[in-house]
Parts: sequence; structure tokens; C-alpha cells
Amino acid sequence: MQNPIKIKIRHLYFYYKTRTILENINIDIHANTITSITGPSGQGKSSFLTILNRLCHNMDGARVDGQVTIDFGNGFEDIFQKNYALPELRKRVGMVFQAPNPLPVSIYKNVTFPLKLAGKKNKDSIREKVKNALEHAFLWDEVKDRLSDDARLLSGGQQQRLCLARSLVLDPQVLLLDEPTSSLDETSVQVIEELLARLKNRCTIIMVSHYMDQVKRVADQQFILRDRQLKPG
Ligand SMILES: Nc1ncnc2c1ncn2[C@@H]1O[C@H](COP(=O)(O)OP(=O)(O)OP(=O)(O)O)[C@@H](O)[C@H]1O
Repeated sequence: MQNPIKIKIRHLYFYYKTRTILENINIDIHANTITSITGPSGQGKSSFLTILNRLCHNMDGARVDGQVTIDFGNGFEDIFQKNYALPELRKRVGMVFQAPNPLPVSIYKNVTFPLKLAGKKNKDSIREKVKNALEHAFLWDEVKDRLSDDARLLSGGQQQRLCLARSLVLDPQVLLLDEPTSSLDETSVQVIEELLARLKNRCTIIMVSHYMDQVKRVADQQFILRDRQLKPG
């Protein structure tokens, strides 16, 4: 039996100024699955991800039409609604970028940062959440004795897992990954792929990837973005 639908996208158009990037996209994404988006460079894969947490609304000249509704547990909610609380949306829909971007602070503070932003103050609870997030990102054992080290001292693969932990600490229901392994060596790629297979028990993952073999290994549903359309892969 298929998992319930988590995200419904209907008649979605996306523009940068007068240029149409996406045209009449209609797809469903099921809960606790991995959906991959592949396709040639410059077609709008990253732009598509930024629609789903409304990061695109911060970009000059970007405009969206159509409907994206997500079921966060209380029925489908229209995320483009004017009064939709953006901080709440970004808590529920996490994003990890192509190049690891740790903050220039300790490993521990990198993961507590979103909790502090969300106003969390209880130190014991924060410590517990950090440990959980690092465990879920397969990083805890490697960093538990050096949590106060500068995060930039970690390897590329560790930094990418730290960025994942930073997203996971808010317990997102949807996780957007923009080429999460493109800057990593083979071993780190394997670790991240294993991690994704586990993570889909906790959230719904949408991943942009350039690597068809990776997509075949991890994705439950594949789309190719070409000529402004998302076509089943
Ligand atoms: N802020 C912006 N303003 C105007 N145009 C933009 C902006 N961001 C991206 N674009 C353009 O929109 C198109 C889609 O870009 P996007 O980065 O989404 O493509 P992509 O498929 O993810 O590419 P790649 O695989 O190379 O990362 C590109 O032609 C890009 O130049």
C-alpha cells in the first residue's frame, strides 16, 4: 500500500521576472519517501526546492503561481497563504545546501543555533536534542568528544552531516536536499546515502542530484526537470 500523500503541487508556475522557469507542474509526493529531481544544469531544480520552503519569496524578481499544499498532520495547508507563518514553515520544511555551510562556531553551537532561534531555553532539553540530531546524522560517535571544536575543522563529509543535523534538530517533516553529496568523496557519499535511507522513516525527502546511479539507489520516485516540466524519470 502506498504511503499517504504529503505534498500536493497543482498548476505550479515559477518565474524570474519575465522568464518562465517552471510551467504547470502537477505532482504528488508521498510521505516517508525519497523523491529525486535530476536534469540538465540551469533548468530550475534548485529553484523548485526553494518554492517548497518559500525561500524563493526572498529572491528579487522571483514569482510563484499555483498551489502547494502540505499535510503536516492537520490536513492540507496552503503554504502560499499570505498569513502563513514563515518561521513555522521553515521549521517543518528543512533544507540542506550543496556545499556544507557550517557557521564559524563550535560543532555544538552549530546544532543549537536553530533551537535558539526558535526560542528554546531549557539546557537539558537542548543537549538531548543536539545528541539526537547528531545521532540521526550518523555523526555523534565522531564528534561527541570534541563538541566545542570549531565546526570548520571537520572534514567535508562530516560538515555535510553536521548541516543535516542542524536541519534535523528541529524535527522537520520535509527535508529538501540540494545535491547533498556533490562535494564529497566516495566514502562520505556512501554514508550520506545510508543516512537518507534511514531518515525517510522520519521525514519526506526531496533531493536534487546529478548522479543517476545515486538516484537509482536511493529514490522511490524520480523526476527529470527539462523544458520547464517535471517528467517521471
Ligand atoms: N535569483 C535569480 N534571479 C534570476 N534568475 C535566476 C536566479 N536564480 C537562478 N536563476 C536562473 O534560473 C534558472 C534556473 O536556475 P536553478 O539554479 O534553479 O537551476 P538548476 O537546474 O538547479 O541548475 P544547476 O543544476 O546548474 O544547479 C537558471 O537559468 C538561473 O540562471
